[in-house]
Amino acid sequence: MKIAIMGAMVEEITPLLEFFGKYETIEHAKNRYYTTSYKGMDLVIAYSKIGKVNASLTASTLIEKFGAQKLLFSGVAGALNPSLKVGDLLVATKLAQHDLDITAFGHPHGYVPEGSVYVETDKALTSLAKKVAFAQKIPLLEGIIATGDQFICDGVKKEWIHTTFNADATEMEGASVAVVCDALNVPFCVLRAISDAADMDAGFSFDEFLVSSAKESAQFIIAMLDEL
Ligand SMILES: CCCCCCN(CO)Cc1c[nH]c2c(N)ncnc12
Repeated sequence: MKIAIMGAMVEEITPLLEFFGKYETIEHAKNRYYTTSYKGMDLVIAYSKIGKVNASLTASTLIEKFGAQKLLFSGVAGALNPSLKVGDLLVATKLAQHDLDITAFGHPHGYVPEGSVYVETDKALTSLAKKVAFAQKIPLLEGIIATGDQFICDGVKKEWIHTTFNADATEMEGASVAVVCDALNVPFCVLRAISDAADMDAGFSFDEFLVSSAKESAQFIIAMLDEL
């Protein structure tokens, strides 16, 4: 079984590379892909760089070039749901693109013809995440993620995304990974640890908690591998 583990920023996969210790590095399309094996599974690890376009390229490459049969995304996100605090873990049930907008033609936000507002994650992977959380007594929220090519750091935009998509968290890659995995028929999950509240203090909070929240998400992904 070949499993891809993807992040957007180097901080999101560094904890993984440190854990696995030894790996091959393959340069491709202005990026680096790290391959290793773990408990009989082949792993390919990469961070895409920030944003939906970078994430789409990396997710496609992980599947089409490296043959990933499942894709696990690990990273950090901004909280939209007021009950989510810094350090909390969220596993996505479905994801939407909050900045995809052809509402001028009467379509809902996040929708384009022949598409859908939401893409659902793999139910088996999501329930595995819940099982691991239960076993480790870690609170894990199942929720909706709204993805867009903006770092959200003001209350008005935060509330608009929260309300428009009923979203619990926001980030900049998940929904594009979802579209790619869905189109290529690869089961995927998106796990995010909260780094900020997507409000006026989000930049400072993100800077302070990126590393610790990224580590938390990565450690949880490793715990999932043990149960895969
Ligand atoms: C150099 C700074 C790069 C920020 C990248 C943020 N990632 C994008 O996936 C996650 C994220 C954490 N908090 C967020 C927020 N409030 N809005 C959007 N995205 C996020």
